[in-house]
Amino acid sequence: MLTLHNYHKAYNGHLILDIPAFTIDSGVHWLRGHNGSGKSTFLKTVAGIISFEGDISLHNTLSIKKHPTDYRSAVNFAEAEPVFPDFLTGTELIQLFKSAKEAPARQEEQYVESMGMSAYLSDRISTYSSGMLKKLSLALAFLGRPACILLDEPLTTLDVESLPVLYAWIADQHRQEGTTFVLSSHQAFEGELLPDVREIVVDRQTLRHAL
Ligand SMILES: Nc1ncnc2c1ncn2[C@@H]1O[C@H](COP(=O)(O)OP(=O)(O)OP(=O)(O)O)[C@@H](O)[C@H]1O
Repeated sequence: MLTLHNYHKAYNGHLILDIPAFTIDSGVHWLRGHNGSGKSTFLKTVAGIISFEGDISLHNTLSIKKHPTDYRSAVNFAEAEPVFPDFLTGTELIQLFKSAKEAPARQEEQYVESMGMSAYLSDRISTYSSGMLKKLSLALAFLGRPACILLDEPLTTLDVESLPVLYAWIADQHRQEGTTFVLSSHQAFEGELLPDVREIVVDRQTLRHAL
């Protein structure tokens, strides 16, 4: 569960989001809003990548401001347009993330295999297409034992065959580990592949739960 307190985000004095109080319960959440409404900004602040005013806490115990290291190790994030060091291979990046996130041995294998990544992971990232990079970034976000996984525009550039695979990753992770997900998209969520998805709307510089 994520709790926001007096959350305020501006760029150069230009207000983007103002959220006095908001709670995201355990579950799978679909963050929706039009282009430029602040979805990526919100996810980056929750991931601890960019600064904001106020506080966010996980399970009402880990504050992003007071316990930044513990908070960040419990919250994983996949960017909408991932950028990684070009000179590394996918395998090297996976090992790096596994080490940083203290992931169980061989945890990545199920993701690599189900998303068909094994053929290219030994190549340098500079050679990847945007879809290949997207798959890698999604797999990285599942490594370790995160309490919360944030996926910004996870469907963009994914081929149609990979969509049900990603939904299965999410459903399994939530069911088995209780991980909370926040997925952003400017499209409404459609599909029976992911049960019990709740919608959060970014609207007029704040968040609200969809009715
Ligand atoms: N680094 C930045 N500096 C200044 N303004 C920014 C920066 N990043 C985003 N913005 C502005 O913040 C607002 C929200 O942008 P953001 O990328 O969070 O929206 P979004 O809802 O994710 O949009 P999209 O659906 O198009 O990806 C926009 O007006 C954007 O121009």
